[in-house]
Amino acid sequence: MTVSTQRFASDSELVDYFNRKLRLQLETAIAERGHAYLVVSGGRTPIPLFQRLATQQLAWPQVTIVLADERWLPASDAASNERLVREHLLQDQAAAANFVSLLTSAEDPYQAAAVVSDRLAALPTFDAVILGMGEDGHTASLFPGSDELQEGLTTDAAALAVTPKHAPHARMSMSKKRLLDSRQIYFHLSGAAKAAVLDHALAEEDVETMPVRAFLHQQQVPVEVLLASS
Ligand SMILES: O=C(O)[C@H](O)[C@@H](O)[C@H](O)[C@H](O)COP(=O)(O)O
Repeated sequence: MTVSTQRFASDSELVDYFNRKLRLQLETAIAERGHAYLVVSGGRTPIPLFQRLATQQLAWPQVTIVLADERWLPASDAASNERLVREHLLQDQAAAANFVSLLTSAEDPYQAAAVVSDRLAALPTFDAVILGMGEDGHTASLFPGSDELQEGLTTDAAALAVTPKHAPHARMSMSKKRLLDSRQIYFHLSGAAKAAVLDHALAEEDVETMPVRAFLHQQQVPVEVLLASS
């Protein structure tokens, strides 16, 4: 299965296209199966997309939103992905959507991994998974060099706890297996540095050095990369 890459001159052109595409995909899922499941990522890149999606007229009570990964912080923390989603996506029209949190009251994500895995395992095949990518080739919280990388790439569990070696906060991440249980995967990327990292990720296959390759080089789920030059 080939990866299709769409390039945009600006992030706002990308957001126009992506918003229309996601909206259609969510509407189709609702029409065909009664409910749509959308996985989103944290980080800075998705904020304009979240803000646009939030204004769309959609049957939002029939949409469930889940995070691909979460930093193990209170949902009120400025660096929390849940906070990002609540502030920018679960607003306006989309305030009526359902949200499945990756957090529990446990002190660390290791104690919570089984509970969160069960929570995520109860969800059906996702309609779309939107992933970001770090300049080190991580995606979700599957980080190069972390002790849990192999587990993340091979476990049958839906989620696992991760402590990145070179990024802040312990995390909860969906596993490769759960992320690939989707009808479509998107990568949402912006800027020249990420374009160069993407070229490198596409050119070689070693997953240990760039975990993002586990999604770019696979035959199970179609992947569309949306890349804005600025
Ligand atoms: O919580 C996280 O850190 C993410 O989900 C992570 O995988 C993110 O998508 C990339 O690091 C890109 O982040 P930026 O969009 O900020 O570059």
